[in-house]
Amino acid sequence: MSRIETIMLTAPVIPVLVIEDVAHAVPIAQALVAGGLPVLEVTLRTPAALDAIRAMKQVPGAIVGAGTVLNPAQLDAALEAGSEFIVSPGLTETLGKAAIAADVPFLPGTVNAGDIMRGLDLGLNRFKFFPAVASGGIPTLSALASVFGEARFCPTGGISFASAREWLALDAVLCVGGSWVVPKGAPDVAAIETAARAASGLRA
Ligand SMILES: O=C(O)C(=O)C[C@H](O)[C@H](O)COP(=O)(O)O
Repeated sequence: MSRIETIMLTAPVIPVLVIEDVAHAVPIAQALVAGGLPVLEVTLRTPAALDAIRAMKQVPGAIVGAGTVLNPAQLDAALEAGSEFIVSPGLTETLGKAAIAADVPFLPGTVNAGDIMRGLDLGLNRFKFFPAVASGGIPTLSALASVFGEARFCPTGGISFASAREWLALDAVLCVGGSWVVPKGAPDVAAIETAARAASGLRA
């Protein structure tokens, strides 16, 4: 099993995190790990993101990756901060080659057959499907999966606790991503742990 597949199968949900204040990083990571969601995607969309990755890596059990990685410069910054995996919203050949050269588990975004074919050409077959709901949802992913039998996906974008189970029931889906587990703002750690515990039971 590839390292990215191992990460995708660690928990049914990868929480997509937008950390505004690095002081929130450790309490959020601790609450998610305690609730059974140890795989954490910290989006590089805030100035605090790289320091948040560094801080969260100190939390026992946390597997911390960077999301919204758009280019090799951001890849380098994410790796320098200690990211254990990399997620991108789309797949460029430039970023794909850089991630492969860095030998880091990589989950690039795809949304259509051309994206997936570009990934397969690079030797990749584990993908994010983004934006999942806006791109046609389960019917679209099912149609793509029927053509690309070796590809497996982490649908992300528009997925909720209520809809996650339906996605996870697809053979081509190893996990889903979503921001619902951790609302923006100052963390309510008890609520995050409760939401994580519910999400961690979704694959059953
Ligand atoms: O930044 C990225 O790379 C993304 O993944 C975009 C969104 O943050 C996720 O798609 C989460 O979407 P929601 O769960 O619908 O909020």
